[in-house]
Amino acid sequence: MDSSKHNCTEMDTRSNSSWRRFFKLWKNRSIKRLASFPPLGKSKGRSGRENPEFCNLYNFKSSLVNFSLADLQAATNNFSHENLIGKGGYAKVYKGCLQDGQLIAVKRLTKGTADEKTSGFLSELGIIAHVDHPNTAKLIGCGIEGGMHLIFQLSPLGSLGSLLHGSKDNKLDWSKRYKIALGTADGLLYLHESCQRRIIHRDIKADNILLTEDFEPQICDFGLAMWLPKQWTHHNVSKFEGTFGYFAPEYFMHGTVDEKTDVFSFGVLLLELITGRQALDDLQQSLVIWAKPLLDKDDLKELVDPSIGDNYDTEEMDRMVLTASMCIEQSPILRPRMNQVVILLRGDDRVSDCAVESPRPTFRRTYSEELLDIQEYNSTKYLSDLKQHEQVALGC
Ligand SMILES: Nc1ncnc2c1ncn2[C@@H]1O[C@H](COP(=O)(O)OP(=O)(O)OP(=O)(O)O)[C@@H](O)[C@H]1O
Repeated sequence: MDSSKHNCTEMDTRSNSSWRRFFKLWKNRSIKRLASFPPLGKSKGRSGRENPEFCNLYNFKSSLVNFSLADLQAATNNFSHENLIGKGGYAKVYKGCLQDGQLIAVKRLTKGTADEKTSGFLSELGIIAHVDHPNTAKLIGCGIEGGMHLIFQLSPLGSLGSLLHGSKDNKLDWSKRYKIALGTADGLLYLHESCQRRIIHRDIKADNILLTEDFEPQICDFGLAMWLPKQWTHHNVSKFEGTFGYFAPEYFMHGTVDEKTDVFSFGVLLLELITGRQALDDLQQSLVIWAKPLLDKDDLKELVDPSIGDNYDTEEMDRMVLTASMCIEQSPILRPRMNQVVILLRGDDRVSDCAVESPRPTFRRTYSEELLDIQEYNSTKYLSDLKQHEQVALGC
């Protein structure tokens, strides 16, 4: 018997059954409309409501503070090492306190030449300044004296990555993990479908999810994010950027960027929340490759983070596991869109307006869907493809 055919059929059956469960939820239960998170241009009390573009521009100009270097030095104790709270590939982030007592995070761009820093700064600013949602990082202002700086509200608990994979005694309980999954899904849905432009984040990962003191997640780091014009199905990039362990296969293979590449990364994030494991461990082993066979067998005992044990809500866990396995499907067409993810994760009763009143068509096929639809995949090929690409990419 042709084993690849066998695997392919198995995978089809599994996908079909996942989708059948989804459509059952979608059709059979009532979808309540909540006054959710309106797109920026529709917010109440803002002038220029009739003209969202103008409204955006107006808000952008009126609300952002321009900080001098002296302001930032005073706030951060002259960018002292003690105030350093984060370090990414592109920036150092310092904790600070303004004269009025407000706590801030100052992101100082560090990578590249002066021109590269300027273009990175403008690109991130251009996106984040127009993003306004409870589950995205809050930009307060910027400063261009003595370097390129973006100033955010401080997220007191730091990043999900540091909480989940940092201290051993500070493990997140299940209800917090579930809350973080839901909030992040809402934030990503907003970026994809509800804000002024269609935004692909391109670097969804645990380190880029900040947490407020009540564990509300906020998506941060829009350094790689891009606006996709509505009429474009996708964008192809030639420069390989982002974080290993979170890349969708079509990004590896073709540099294709669209909503479904973010959905894949979100699926990896869900796996991190479920398993407590890193997307790539110290031995560079991929979480997706480790988890895939366990997801296929629905082996919760092996999957679930030992620090959680049995202390979880079974229905919530089932929904998280189902959603994770759909989001990391090899073929983008089998992955749900974010408005479907929100429905899957919540069950059905608290579906936000974003899911129901998307300004863009819900089931639009993306380029990556078209591309991979014509290719035959099976579970074994998927895992070996992923392994091979990661080996090439990591040079091991
Ligand atoms: N507003 C904030 N409040 C608290 N901590 C923050 C804030 N913004 C960033 N950080 C911390 O700084 C880290 C790095 O920030 P950020 O991801 O924006 O930098 P980066 O250099 O663009 O990172 P990457 O290498 O992922 O692109 C975050 O993971 C987080 O720990």
